[in-house]
Amino acid sequence: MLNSITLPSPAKLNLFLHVNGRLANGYHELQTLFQFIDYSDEMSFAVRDDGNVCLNTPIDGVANNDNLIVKAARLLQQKTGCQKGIDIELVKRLPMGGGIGGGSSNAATTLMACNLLWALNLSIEALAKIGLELGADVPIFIHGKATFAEGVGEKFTDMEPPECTYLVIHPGVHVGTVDVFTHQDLPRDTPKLAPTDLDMTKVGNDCQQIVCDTHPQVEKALNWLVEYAPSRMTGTGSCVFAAFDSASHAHQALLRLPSSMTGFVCKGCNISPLHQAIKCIK
Ligand SMILES: C[C@](O)(CO)[C@H](O)COP(=O)(O)OP(=O)(O)OC[C@H]1O[C@@H](n2ccc(N)nc2=O)[C@H](O)[C@@H]1O
Ligand SMILES: Nc1ncnc2c1ncn2[C@@H]1O[C@H](COP(=O)(O)OP(=O)(O)OP(=O)(O)O)[C@@H](O)[C@H]1O
Repeated sequence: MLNSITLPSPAKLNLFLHVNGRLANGYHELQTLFQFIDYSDEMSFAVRDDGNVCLNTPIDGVANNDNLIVKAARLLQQKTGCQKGIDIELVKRLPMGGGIGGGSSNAATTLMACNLLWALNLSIEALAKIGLELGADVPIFIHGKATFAEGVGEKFTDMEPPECTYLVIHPGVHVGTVDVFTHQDLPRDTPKLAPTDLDMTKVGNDCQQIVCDTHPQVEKALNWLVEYAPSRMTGTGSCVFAAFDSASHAHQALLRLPSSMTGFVCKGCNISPLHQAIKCIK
């Protein structure tokens, strides 16, 4: 019986992001193409018999009770009546508030790990449904395949975009997702596409302009990156990315990055590194 496990908690990119409308509950209908990247937090889990959920590596500025990791484990206990607990250690590498989904990914990795260690045998679909209660981006990390997502981000049509080498830049600012979605100037009427009609040369990120207007550092990062390759923001920012023809060209560009920004080179993955790791265990 498996008692402990260490797993990656990868980031995602929104290769495009359209806002199609606003629902009565204030959430937005979106269309987006999600791809995972091989740049991850690392999470270790060990079963406890006393029922407690213990995150032993707190994140500065995030109370453990508000941490999506603790919330995910407790929600799973509540949904299943499971009496077991869990010790969790987190090595944080993903920039927070960067639009690469770190918190959502941590929640998804926690749900997947506890499902295994507590021998709950919930399906991916059941875990994704529980995950949606924690955030719109959690289901995709449980789904684990690059996908064209619709609805609030939970209806999936899987796709296989090229697994490019990306340079991802964090412009050094945090962008609040709520601030973007409540901004009066956010365009909310992009016509819906059929997934089969997706043409990557004709799509963009509907949140990008208002984030550039409110956070000039994001615009600066986009303008720096576009000297090398077409650049785009992921999610509601603040990270921006561009595809490079080789890892060495991406690393050469990274060496010239202005000191106000940080960045990393990674590769797109159409199967999440989390799912690749779990497959190796099973
Ligand atoms: C923009 C994306 O990153 C694209 O991948 C996600 O849709 C955001 O997902 P997330 O961070 O998991 O978002 P949540 O934690 O569920 O929601 C944060 C806030 O964003 C807004 N929100 C989020 C998702 C959505 N489809 N419509 C929204 O209007 C809501 O104001 C919500 O209160
Ligand atoms: N485990 C966690 N990791 C990171 N942030 C967390 C976590 N738990 C709660 N949070 C809160 O969530 C906020 C957003 O963090 P996150 O890194 O998920 O942003 P993001 O990449 O912009 O997310 P998204 O793309 O889903 O909007 C943080 O500022 C923090 O307050």
